[in-house]
Amino acid sequence: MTMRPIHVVGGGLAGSEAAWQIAQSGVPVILHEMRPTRGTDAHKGEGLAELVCSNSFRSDDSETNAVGLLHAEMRLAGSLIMAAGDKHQLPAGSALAVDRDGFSDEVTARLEAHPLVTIEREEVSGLPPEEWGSTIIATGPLTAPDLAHAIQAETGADSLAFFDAIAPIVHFDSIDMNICWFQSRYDKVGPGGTGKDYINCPLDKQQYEAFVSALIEGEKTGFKKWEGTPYFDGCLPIEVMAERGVETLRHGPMKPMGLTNAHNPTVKAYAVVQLRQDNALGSLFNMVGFQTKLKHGEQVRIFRMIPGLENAEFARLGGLHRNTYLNSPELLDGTLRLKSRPDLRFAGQITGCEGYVESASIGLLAGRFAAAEAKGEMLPLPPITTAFGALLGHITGGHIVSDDEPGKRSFQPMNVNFGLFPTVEVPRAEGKRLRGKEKTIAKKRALTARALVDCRKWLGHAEALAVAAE
Ligand SMILES: Cc1cc2nc3c(=O)[nH]c(=O)nc-3n(C[C@H](O)[C@H](O)[C@H](O)COP(=O)(O)OP(=O)(O)OC[C@H]3O[C@@H](n4cnc5c(N)ncnc54)[C@H](O)[C@@H]3O)c2cc1C
Repeated sequence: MTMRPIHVVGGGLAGSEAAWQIAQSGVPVILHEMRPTRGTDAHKGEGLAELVCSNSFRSDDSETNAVGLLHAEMRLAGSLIMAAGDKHQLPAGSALAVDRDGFSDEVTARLEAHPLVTIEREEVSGLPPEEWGSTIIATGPLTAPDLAHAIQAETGADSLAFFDAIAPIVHFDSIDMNICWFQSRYDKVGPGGTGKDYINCPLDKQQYEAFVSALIEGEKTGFKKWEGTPYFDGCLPIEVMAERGVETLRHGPMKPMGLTNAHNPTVKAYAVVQLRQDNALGSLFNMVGFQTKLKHGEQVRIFRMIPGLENAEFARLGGLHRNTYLNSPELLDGTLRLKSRPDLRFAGQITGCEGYVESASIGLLAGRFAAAEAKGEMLPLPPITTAFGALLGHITGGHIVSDDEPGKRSFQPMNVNFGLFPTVEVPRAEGKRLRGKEKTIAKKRALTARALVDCRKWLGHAEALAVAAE
């Protein structure tokens, strides 16, 4: 019996990986890539999986780094992107940097040579027709406008964003709760709240003024010419608000009203920074209203001036970019299918992950889910304890939608990071509890060891199904 092909739209990091996983599982695939017929503002060539900016896949340390762990899981799952990256690796210390041309040529050649892969160089300018059957859309942050508008028409105007406005996210266990306290403004409970939903960091007048000066003086990144300047009311970068006058932030995201310092109730804070829970696990908190174009190093330096955040570890730093991405937790089911049209799956950065490796990994999962479905199999979700499962969980459900910023604005793209994983017992050393840096490293090692065991089990399950189907 000949199998119907699965269609993949977009031959970037995610689409190339998805096509490879589908073909490797024995299902034919048609990959539609619009380049060279039509380009994007960032892609320069016609090769598949083109790296549009840096040539780094970031850390390759699978023991103490979350993206390194994702590399390891992808290698276990037979990733094309990782195989081509490893083959074209350049010296870069503990990072995996690649020769971008060799890498893209390798991905293109291996897909072109695969007997189950057909590559069509054409723009898909509307929503893929239902006659195509199972289709994966992996058209990335610069999805061509006609398709983007068709997706928007299907999902609703607020469901597809064209810019991200990202506020930094902090690991809860790095916040000093001897200085900060939990309280919602005016103790308002609100729907689903407790009256203690925010972490508050108090600043006195001197600290506030020094902080505002640092924001104004801090080094910023510019917008690319083709991005425009996407500022809109209610979403100004924190440093742009600071430039409007020293009092602006005190009347905006840093207003101290309705809050009483639990550690010092008789002293009113001059200004307050609020952080709100970002994931269901309660391990990550985002800095409310702190979207920013400050350079990453500057963000760490300046935001650690905030009392209680002196030792803050950031799961994600802030930014504003041109980026097409869905409100995935609302729109997609657990296996990345559009709830309103389950024949369509999404993969890559358009789902709300961030980065080359993360995008490729979501392509890998979408490809495996689609191939299993085509063969009449049920592929279980990767465990939340794995990097695959943690990232998928963020996209399809882990994020908490807040009432004051509902919908797409509260769901923002994310790199893989340890805050997305369920907590793990930190092993003792010679019967003693570890502290400080030693404890942090031991915890990371325990998380990654657990992840790799669970990932192997999950892949074993996937392989067992494939054998049973033969
Ligand atoms: C300017 C810029 C710089 C970046 N720098 C970095 C960085 O340094 N490091 C990092 O990790 N991440 C970076 N990113 C994020 C990076 O783009 C993504 O992480 C990654 O490339 C996304 O993978 P993807 O497969 O989702 O999309 P892409 O890799 O962009 O692939 C999408 C593909 O779909 C094609 N396509 C689009 N619309 C259509 C259509 N209608 N029909 C057919 N084909 C279509 C495109 O031509 C493209 O080949 C950057 C993003 C941008 C925009």
